[in-house]
Amino acid sequence: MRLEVAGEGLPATTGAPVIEFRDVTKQYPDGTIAVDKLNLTVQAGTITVFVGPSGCGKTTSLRMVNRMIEASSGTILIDGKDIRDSEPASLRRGIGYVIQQAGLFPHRTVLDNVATVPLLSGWDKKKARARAAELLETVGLAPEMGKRYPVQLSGGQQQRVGVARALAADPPILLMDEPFSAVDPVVREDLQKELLRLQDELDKTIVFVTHDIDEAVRIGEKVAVFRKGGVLAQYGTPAEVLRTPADEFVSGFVGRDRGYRGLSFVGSEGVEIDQTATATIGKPFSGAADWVLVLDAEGRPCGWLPPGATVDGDLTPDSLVAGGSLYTTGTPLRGALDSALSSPTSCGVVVDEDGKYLGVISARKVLDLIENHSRSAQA
Ligand SMILES: Nc1ncnc2c1ncn2[C@@H]1O[C@H](COP(=O)(O)OP(=O)(O)OP(=O)(O)O)[C@@H](O)[C@H]1O
Repeated sequence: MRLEVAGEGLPATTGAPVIEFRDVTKQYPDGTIAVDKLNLTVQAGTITVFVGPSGCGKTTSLRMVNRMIEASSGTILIDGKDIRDSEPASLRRGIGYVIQQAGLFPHRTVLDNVATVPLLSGWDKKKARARAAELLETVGLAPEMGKRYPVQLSGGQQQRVGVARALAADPPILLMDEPFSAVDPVVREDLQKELLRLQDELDKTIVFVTHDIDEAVRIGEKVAVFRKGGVLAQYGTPAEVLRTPADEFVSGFVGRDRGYRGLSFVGSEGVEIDQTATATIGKPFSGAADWVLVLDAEGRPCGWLPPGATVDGDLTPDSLVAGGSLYTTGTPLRGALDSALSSPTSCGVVVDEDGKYLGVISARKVLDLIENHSRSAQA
C-alpha cells in the first residue's frame, strides 16, 4: 500500500541540506506554465517561505522538491545531488511533508498517526509508539491526546499532529504547504511561534508555502515572492522585501501598511522610556489619583491599579486591572506598540530580559518613532 506520507522511511542522520533550483520550469500537459525558470537557493537550516497570490506556482515549486511533481526542465539539487538520481521513495525518506488540514488518517489514533512512519520503517510497535509519544510532547500536545482520534482534536491540535508525524523520521528537510491556513488567527500565531521554537531545536531546512505576507515575514528567514506565471519576483530577507520591494508587483503585494510590518525589524533605539508611579504587592497602599503600576516583590509587573481605587491595608492582586503585553527592551519596535495599545493606560510597560520593570512607553512616542521611521524609509 502506498501511503501519502512523505518523510516515510528510515531516520535520516545528515545535517540540514541546501536545496537549489536551477532554471526549473514546470509546464503542465494543458500548456500551463506553473513555474518559469526558477533559480533560487534555499539555505541550509533556514525557514524559507514561498509567498504570492493564488496560482503563482508555490505549491508546484514545493512539490517538485520531493518529486510529487516532476520538473519539465531544469535541475533541483539537494546538497549538490540531482534529485532525479534518487528514487522518489528514498528521496522522501529525508523529506517531511505537512499539508493544510494535516491530512491525518481518521481511523487511527493520534499516537498511531504519528507512529506510522517509524512503523513503516520497520520499528517494532513499542518503540514506534514511544517515539510518537516523544514527538507529541515536542509539538506541545499533552500525552493523553495520543489516545484520541483526529476528529476529537481542534484544528490547531490536528496541525501539531501533522507536524509531529512529518518529524517522525527525523527528516533533514521539511516541506510545509499552507499548514496553518485552516485555523483561526490566534491559534495560527501560536503554531507559528511553536514552529520557530521547534526550528531552534531541530535545525531543519524548511520550505514553507503561504499566501499570507504577514505569516511569511513572521516566520521566514528568507522570503521568495512569486508572481503569476510562476515567476520569482523577489528573494530576500523579510526586511529587504518590506523595505525595498523589487517592483510595483511586490510593493502592491506587500501592502501599503508595510511600514507597520517593517517595525518587526526596527530596533528599539531611540525609544524614550518614562517612569510612572509604582507600588508593590503585599505592601500597604492607600490608593492614588492616577494609574499606579503594581509590581511583585522581584519587581515584575502584575497589573495596574485604577485611578481613585482605595486599598484597605495591603495591596492584593484582586484590586488590579490586568496589564497589556509587556515590552522587553532591545526587541523590535512592533512589540512596543503592541504593549502601548494593549495597556489600559495607553502606556506600554517596558521590562528587562528578566521581566523586571524598567519604565513605560507611551503610544504617542512609539507612533512618532514609526512616523520618523517611515519618512526615512521613503526618503
Ligand atoms: N495538474 C495541473 N494541470 C494544469 N494546471 C495546473 C495543475 N496544477 C496546477 N496548475 C496550474 O498551475 C498554476 C500554479 O499552481 P500552484 O498550485 O502551484 O499555485 P499556488 O501558488 O500554490 O496556488 P494556491 O495558493 O492557490 O495553492 C496555476 O495556474 C494552476 O491552475
